[in-house]
Amino acid sequence: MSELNRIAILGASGRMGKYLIEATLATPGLVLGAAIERPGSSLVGVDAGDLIGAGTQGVKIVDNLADVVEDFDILIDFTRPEVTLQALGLCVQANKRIVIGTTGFNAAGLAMIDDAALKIPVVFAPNMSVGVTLTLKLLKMAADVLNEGFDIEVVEAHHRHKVDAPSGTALRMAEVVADTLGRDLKTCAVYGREGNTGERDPNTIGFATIRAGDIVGDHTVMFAGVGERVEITHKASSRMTFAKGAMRACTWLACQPNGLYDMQDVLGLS
Ligand SMILES: NC(=O)C1=CN([C@@H]2O[C@H](COP(=O)(O)OP(=O)(O)OC[C@H]3O[C@@H](n4cnc5c(N)ncnc54)[C@H](O)[C@@H]3O)[C@@H](O)[C@H]2O)C=CC1
Ligand SMILES: O=C(O)C1=N[C@H](C(=O)O)C[C@H](O)C1
Repeated sequence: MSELNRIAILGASGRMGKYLIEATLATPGLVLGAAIERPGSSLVGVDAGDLIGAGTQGVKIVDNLADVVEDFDILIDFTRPEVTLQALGLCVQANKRIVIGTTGFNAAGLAMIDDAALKIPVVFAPNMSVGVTLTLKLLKMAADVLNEGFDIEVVEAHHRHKVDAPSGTALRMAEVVADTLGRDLKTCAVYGREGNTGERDPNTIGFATIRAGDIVGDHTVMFAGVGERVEITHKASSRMTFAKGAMRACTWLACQPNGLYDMQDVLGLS
């Protein structure tokens, strides 16, 4: 077992943050070292264990990552891109490892993550579930076979609080399909349709986004031909699924050299 087992959770009281605290406490070999929330949060000063009803753990939520930099080896980040990028700078400075689950980065943000991974080990995945990681493999297989005469559409549904669209997972699924077909997602993506759109361009990959209620996260990639249709669907019904994936990522990352990794690497599917 690696000695690099102290975990810090950025965004500790968020929808994911609370599951990440629970999963860290429940994972053999991992220790909760720190919990961080945004400045101004009413939960700063509250014990992370008390926050989730797991009993006092002696880890108070703080509002500044720099204050707890000596207390962790691996940072788990499920926040917002601007928060992630600031934390990433600190991880590079302090030589800490990071698992990034946050989605919604622009090209500049993605380049910063690439750059940081030259200096520290980074796992970056828009979806940490085993099911979605497998689904990416299935999509490659489907696109290899259904490579002509099939229209590709990605449909995703999430809860009403989600702030980015399409989801990071939907984008990654479409990237896998586009790469397999030799297309560039930047030029072939169609993000929603309205009005007199004309007939569908067969070279496009379409996206449809639903935001409603408390949907944890549903993704379907449709390969629609004439006379038949293949749909590959993943539905998450608990955020603990993602949190457990993040734990596997931490345990795996503790033993890796500098580099950028995803969940396929973590699960040995790459
Ligand atoms: N990769 C994956 O498997 C998954 C990724 N996500 C992504 O994770 C991100 C977070 O999702 P949710 O937990 O639903 O959002 P959320 O809004 O519930 O949680 C974000 C938390 O970050 C906190 N925060 C904001 N600024 C901060 C700062 N400066 N320092 C520390 N904490 C700060 C917020 O107060 C909030 O508690 C999203 O980008 C989402 O798409 C969500 C689920 C699974
Ligand atoms: O915001 C969420 O909730 C989720 N976000 C991720 C994404 O954008 O793909 C993963 C998951 O679907 C839940």
